Amino acid sequence: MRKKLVAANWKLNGSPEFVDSMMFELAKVKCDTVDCAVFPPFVFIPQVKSALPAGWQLGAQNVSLYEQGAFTGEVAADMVVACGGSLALVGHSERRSLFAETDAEVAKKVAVALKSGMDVVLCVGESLAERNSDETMAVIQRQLEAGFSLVSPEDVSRVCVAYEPVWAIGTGVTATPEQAQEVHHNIRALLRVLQPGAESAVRIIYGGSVKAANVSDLFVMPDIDGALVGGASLDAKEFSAICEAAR
Ligand SMILES: O=C[C@H](O)COP(=O)(O)O
Repeated sequence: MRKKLVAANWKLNGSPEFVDSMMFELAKVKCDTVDCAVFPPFVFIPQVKSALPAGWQLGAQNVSLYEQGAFTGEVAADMVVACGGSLALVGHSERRSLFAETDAEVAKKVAVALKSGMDVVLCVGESLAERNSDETMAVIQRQLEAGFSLVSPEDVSRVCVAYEPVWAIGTGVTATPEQAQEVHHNIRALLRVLQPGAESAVRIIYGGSVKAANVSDLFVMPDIDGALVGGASLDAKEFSAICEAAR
């Protein structure tokens, strides 16, 4: 049985005061039968680390594909680890679409994050136009093959896949549990081809307008192993309720 993972992606939100109050609230959430994680903006990683409740994991929303050197504005995976991070979010659709991140760059980021000792949450998902033209699984297959292309067989289970249909992110329109389950099931079949055994070892979490009100219906689906939560993770009560639903 795969343990569920519920992760908060704060995106470009937060302040020192927000971190303080969120850590106070999240300390009330029990991370025992569920893994809980938070992805703050880079600059808040040390502050979050210093107040992180027991059992919580801390991650970065992105890492550089470079490890060191003259790359102004970049943050290396090793630096995140040195500040207490243990998870890297890679290939989020906002990175792919707004910052033109390519599949090849995503592949390098996955590799460099794993090399640094972090586990990875690899995001995949189709746009509305791609879904409407029946390209959902072709897009996801391309993203998955690229994302795992530099991962050695023994590291495959250190990667969690986040299925995030682009049309459901921040729109209030979540995929139905059946739509999400169908794609998660198909992702498992693709993982089996990539590496036999990966289909049962790799967690596949769902992201896209997840809220306390809709998450229980998603979590009962057999191939949904958790949630990557954006907007609702900025509300401590809402996010705590999502974690509780996963338990
Ligand atoms: O990383 C989180 C996802 O992009 C989902 O964001 P959302 O919950 O605001 O739709």
